Amino acid sequence: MARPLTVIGLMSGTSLDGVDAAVLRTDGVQVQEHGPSLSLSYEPALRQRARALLDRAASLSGDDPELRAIERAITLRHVEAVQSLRKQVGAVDLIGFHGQTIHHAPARHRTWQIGDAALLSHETNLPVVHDFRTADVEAGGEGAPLAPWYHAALLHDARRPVAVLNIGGVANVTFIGQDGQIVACDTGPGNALLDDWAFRHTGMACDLNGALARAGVVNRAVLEQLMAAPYFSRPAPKSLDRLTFIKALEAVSGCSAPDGAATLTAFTVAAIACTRLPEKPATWFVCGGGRHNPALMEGLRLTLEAPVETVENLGWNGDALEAECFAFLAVRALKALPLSAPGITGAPDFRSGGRLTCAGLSPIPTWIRPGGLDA
Ligand SMILES: Nc1ncnc2c1ncn2[C@@H]1O[C@H](COP(=O)(O)OP(=O)(O)OP(=O)(O)O)[C@@H](O)[C@H]1O
Ligand SMILES: CC(=O)N[C@H]1[C@@H]2OC[C@@H](O2)[C@@H](O)[C@@H]1O[C@H](C)C(=O)O
Repeated sequence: MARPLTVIGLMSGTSLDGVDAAVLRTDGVQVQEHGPSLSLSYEPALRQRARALLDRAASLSGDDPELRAIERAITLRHVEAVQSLRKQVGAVDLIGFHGQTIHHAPARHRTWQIGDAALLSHETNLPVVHDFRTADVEAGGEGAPLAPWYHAALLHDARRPVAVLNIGGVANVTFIGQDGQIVACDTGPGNALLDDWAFRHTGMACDLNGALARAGVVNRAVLEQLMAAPYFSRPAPKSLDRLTFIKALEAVSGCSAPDGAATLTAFTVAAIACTRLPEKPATWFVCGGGRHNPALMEGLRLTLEAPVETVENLGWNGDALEAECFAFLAVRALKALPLSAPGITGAPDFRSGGRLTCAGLSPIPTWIRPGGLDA
């Protein structure tokens, strides 16, 4: 077996709440060791600027000054996360840097994650693998979700069929059948619409502990209207932009703040429940920030007709999983192992992806050269 690397994975998710960072020791096939993790939030003002940027992202040029300023601020927060983890673990070989998705349109072969990999490499003196999704969408894939590679590596001895459900800004599922078949897709909204609604009505960044939703009543007519979107009858693979269902906020605009929150929470749950899977999972294991929302978890338990647990019951850390995932995928990218597969992202064949930046390194270490990792 090739030497495992100590990698810091970094994820800035669609909730725009901050950077999740985690250390993983891995050879890109198996996980040798889980290290420490942390989350660094963005200042509310930066979060709001990033949120406003998403509304313009489809027509934005790469040299837009506001985009560049946000990209730099976000990257420097990632630098802080890396330096803080390094104090805890010592030597690190590599960074897997997802960046912040500001636009995702796989039908137009476009996906855009901002983040200055060269600056990150320069500030940390570490090699950085980034831009994980472009090769896949250019080949005709969905570009997301990529987490199934990591979930499958961790789930090797779990009871099947099993589902891992990530409820971030957008929600996505990885299903593994009894025969090992993987089905994965974005299910629909996660917390993003609810975050926007809560911010509009309470000034809070999210519906903390589901308090607003729990005080409200689901508007069934609106929910039915939302669930009529063609996305929900499409089979996997399929993926979403954070803004795909943004019109849901207009649909609930006539509701009181609690009823709107209850309806948006029910929308996330209904979208998950209607996802077409080949078999009913024996258990749904939930990760991502949504598992901290009791209204969401309660809705899932009532609707899914199967046990719903958090990934902590598998011994995983549900707040660090995506960051760990991009540490894992960074090593896969470096070894030219697949990040795309027809059954996962819908790419026409198995192919690798990601790009390597060594802007901060001179000389470049020998292990990073082609074939060096397996030597
Ligand atoms: N106690 C809580 N009550 C309600 N919601 C919560 C709570 N804690 C976290 N959340 C929700 O979780 C979100 C953050 O989740 P997470 O960190 O998984 O998102 P992300 O990494 O941005 O998402 P993605 O998977 O889309 O990349 C917050 O924006 C909030 O909506
Ligand atoms: C384009 C993009 O950034 N997609 C994210 C987002 O956040 C959740 C969901 O939508 C998922 O598809 C993906 O992230 C995870 C890590 C993935 O690729 O598996």
